[in-house]
Amino acid sequence: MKDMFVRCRALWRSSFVRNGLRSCSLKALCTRVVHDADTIFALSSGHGKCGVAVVRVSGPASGFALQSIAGFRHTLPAARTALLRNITDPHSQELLDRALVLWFPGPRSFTGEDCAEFHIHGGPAVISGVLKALGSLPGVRAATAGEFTRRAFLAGKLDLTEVEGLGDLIHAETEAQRRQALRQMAGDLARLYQDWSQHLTRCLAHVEAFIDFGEDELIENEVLNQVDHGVSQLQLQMERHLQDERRGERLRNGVQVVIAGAPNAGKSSLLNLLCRRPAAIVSPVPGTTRDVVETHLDIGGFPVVLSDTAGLRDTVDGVEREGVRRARERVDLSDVTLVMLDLTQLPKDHQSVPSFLMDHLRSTLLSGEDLRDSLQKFLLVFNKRDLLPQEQLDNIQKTIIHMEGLPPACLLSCQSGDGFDQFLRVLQNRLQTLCGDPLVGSPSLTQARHRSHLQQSLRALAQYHQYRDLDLALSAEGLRLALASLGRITGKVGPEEILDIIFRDFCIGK
Ligand SMILES: Nc1nc2c(ncn2[C@@H]2O[C@H](COP(=O)(O)OP(=O)(O)OP(=O)(O)O)[C@@H](O)[C@H]2O)c(=O)[nH]1
Ligand SMILES: [K+]
Ligand SMILES: [Mg+2]
Repeated sequence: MKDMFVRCRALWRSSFVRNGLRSCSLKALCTRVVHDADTIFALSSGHGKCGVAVVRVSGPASGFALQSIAGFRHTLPAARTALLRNITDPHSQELLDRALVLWFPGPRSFTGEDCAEFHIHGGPAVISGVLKALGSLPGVRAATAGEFTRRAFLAGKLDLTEVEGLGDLIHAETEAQRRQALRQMAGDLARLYQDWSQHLTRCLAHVEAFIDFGEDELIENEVLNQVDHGVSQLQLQMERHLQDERRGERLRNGVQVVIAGAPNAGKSSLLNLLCRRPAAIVSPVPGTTRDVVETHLDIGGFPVVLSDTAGLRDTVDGVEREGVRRARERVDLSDVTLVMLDLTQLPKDHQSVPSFLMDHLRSTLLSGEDLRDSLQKFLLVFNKRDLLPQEQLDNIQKTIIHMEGLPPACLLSCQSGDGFDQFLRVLQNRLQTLCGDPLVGSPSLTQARHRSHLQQSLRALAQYHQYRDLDLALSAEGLRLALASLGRITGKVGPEEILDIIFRDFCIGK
């Protein structure tokens, strides 16, 4: 507080304030600064040297900030029109840059407040000079991470799903992620959840009316039957939305692809080929890879978290055994397992290949009863085709194609690259199936947070049916709980902590 006063006085004393805010007494200036919400500023473009950097200001003193450093005396520029101005230090009047400035009077701005933007030259000295000048103004301070977006949310400009969409867009690394984030930011998911909330609100209103007036027979039983039907319909829609096999979440977080198989099959070689760099050590010694080696990749526009793992075998070496345990754990958690096999290790007699393969899968990878489930996420990769004559390869291929219940298979050579393009196509198709097309159909569920609120909402709707004929008041409470859970997704209902978690993920300046 004292600090603020000292800064106010210093500014007031400086020639600028005396000229620019002639009508403003020191007391009035202090009062304005203390009582209004803070005005915040930040570098909104990326860090490091660049052609143009954007500095954003939001809050009641934004106009004052423009006047103070962009040389407007008693006026402000026309709204949303770029102007080329000299940017000066408000105390020393030293020229800092010549830059474009924009004025966005609230409420028609990103945050709903008065905002200003400075499009300055992107050199570090220019940026720090402008930021320092803004920070020296009374009531103006540096923004914390996500503070601009938090203000936009509080002003009702975005709901929480749109905020999350915006966050995802900033972090999107692949095309499919960008498409999904843009769709969510545009409010597709928000509209879906809002429709459901409105629908539920109507149901609740009808039940409450029935509780209040039903006994006087002013409202017919038919009203309750309609509510029953409406609630059941909504349950169906929510269940369908939840049964998306985590498509949206997968696309947001990356598809977990794990390379597993016997030692020396060429797992690390495949990882290096996929990420086009020697990320994992390759050597003729079986048991080279011990720990999980993880890389993030963009394969055909889809985000992939690719893991190379230790060769699966029984061993007395404690470290290797831990590696094998970790490998199995990864396989269990994976969305796709690339089962790597060495073609030279297959039996010479191709008739016995099928039984060999099934035995191999069972002994190394399939830990339990759910054989079918595990097989579904497998993709067999037969490596080292460069070491076999074509005739033998043809025979193996024929045998595999005709084997029932076997996962899709590819033959390739990590050494020569033969068959790699075909393998990539198969993998891409699998990724496409797992992620879906974010632009087709109803918007996907993208966050575990949404899933858990929707599940709570569904449980509450079950309470409606459970008490429908026993106690209508409890039934109505079920609808109220369901509505509250939906409200938590969009941010209509919600404790401060949820907001903190969501906005924390934003960068400063957004
Ligand atoms: N001829 C040939 N050799 C290959 C091919 N792919 C890998 N290799 C060789 O096979 C050996 C083992 O390769 P790695 O990539 O280390 O195998 P890995 O499955 O990761 O082995 P571990 O980590 O020990 O389980 C190395 O000597 C590779 O050079 C291939 O397509 N053809
Ligand atoms: K090896
Ligand atoms: Mg390896």
